[in-house]
Amino acid sequence: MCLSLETHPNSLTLQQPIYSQPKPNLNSTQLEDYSSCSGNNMAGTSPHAVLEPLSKPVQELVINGDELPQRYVCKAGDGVIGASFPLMDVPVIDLSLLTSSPDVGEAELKKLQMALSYCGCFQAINHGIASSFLDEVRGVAKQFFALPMEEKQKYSRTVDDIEGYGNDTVLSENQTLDWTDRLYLTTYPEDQRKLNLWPKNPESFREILHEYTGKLRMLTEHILKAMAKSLNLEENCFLNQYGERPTMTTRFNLYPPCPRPDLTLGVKPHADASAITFLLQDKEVEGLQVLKDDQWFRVPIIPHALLFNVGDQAEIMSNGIFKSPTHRVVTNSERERITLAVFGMPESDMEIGPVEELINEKRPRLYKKVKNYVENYFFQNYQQGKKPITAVQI
Ligand SMILES: O=C(O)CCC(=O)C(=O)O
Ligand SMILES: [Fe+2]
Repeated sequence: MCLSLETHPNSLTLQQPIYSQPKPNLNSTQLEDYSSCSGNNMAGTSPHAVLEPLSKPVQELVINGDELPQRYVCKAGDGVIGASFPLMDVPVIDLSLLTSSPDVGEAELKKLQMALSYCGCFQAINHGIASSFLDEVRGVAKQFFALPMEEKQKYSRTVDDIEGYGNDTVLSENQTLDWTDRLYLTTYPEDQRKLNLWPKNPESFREILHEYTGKLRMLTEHILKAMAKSLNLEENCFLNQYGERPTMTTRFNLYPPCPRPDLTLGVKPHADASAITFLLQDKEVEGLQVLKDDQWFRVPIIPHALLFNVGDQAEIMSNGIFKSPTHRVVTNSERERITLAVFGMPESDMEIGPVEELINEKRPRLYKKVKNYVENYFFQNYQQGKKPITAVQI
């Protein structure tokens, strides 16, 4: 949307959103209830035609020692919250093997295919990004969030945009907010970068983000080809749907210690709107959980691995063979957690859909062809409390 607001976001008069609150869908197991999720905790989305107030950074609530505001208390439909769920045996894939000798390569491709069909994610090792560089990436994220609030607020998002520093987009009075502060930036195509929102402090921030996401672009190509090969498809069949100017967005997530981790979520249950997501987890503090067969599992930390997950758009392209996992983030009362999620997806004008070779009598077409999934399907359905991908199911 094209509202231009010169005023500092925090000085705007709060306006009531124009959305009516979606009715909670309390049937089923309630674990995948997206009804209180409305916010911007979804990959690559931009709420348009919405003017919404901004809420205080969570970090500020912590510094002021405020009691947990009601807006952060999850509703019954969000399922049991806690950190005592079993660990998931997330498959570990050695990316260097995917293109190695036929035998080894075949075995690793099979593992990849099983991982993405079973839980929709894997821990990527031997990805070619030096551990010391990953530490630098974590370092700039930590330094940014440690800056004084006035400095961070130079990069604040405006009420009409999800890019920049801030937290949940507030869309309705009853919305449960996520216990997280974020810095969300478009990184590709390069000419769509809003450099005014890219921190100058720490000094190396911009260069490191540019370099890191450049490396992930190369990995994207490598993995999308392997995903195709793992299904015996021509290696470019997913890449061809990406177009010339694919989008890559980056979200730095800070989860400050939370006074009531039993009542609050860092990010409520969602699946990513992207095609693929790379998550650089905190090296020491766990928090991510994945839903599998109606049960939450903790995702283990492998310090120098990248956690890769399928997003809705790759589930669509693979005709539902690869699963876009529902996941959430829990908080803890002791330590802050910082992660970096990078979302990759096709150019928004490209029509995407299930690869024809994956449609047959045994496996009929599951999804429609769609353009700009994020803007046309994901956001509005998420807001209405629906699981977005079901809107493009046939
Ligand atoms: O911080 C995490 O562990 C996951 C964040 C996430 O799911 C997201 O940003 O979409
Ligand atoms: Fe996510």
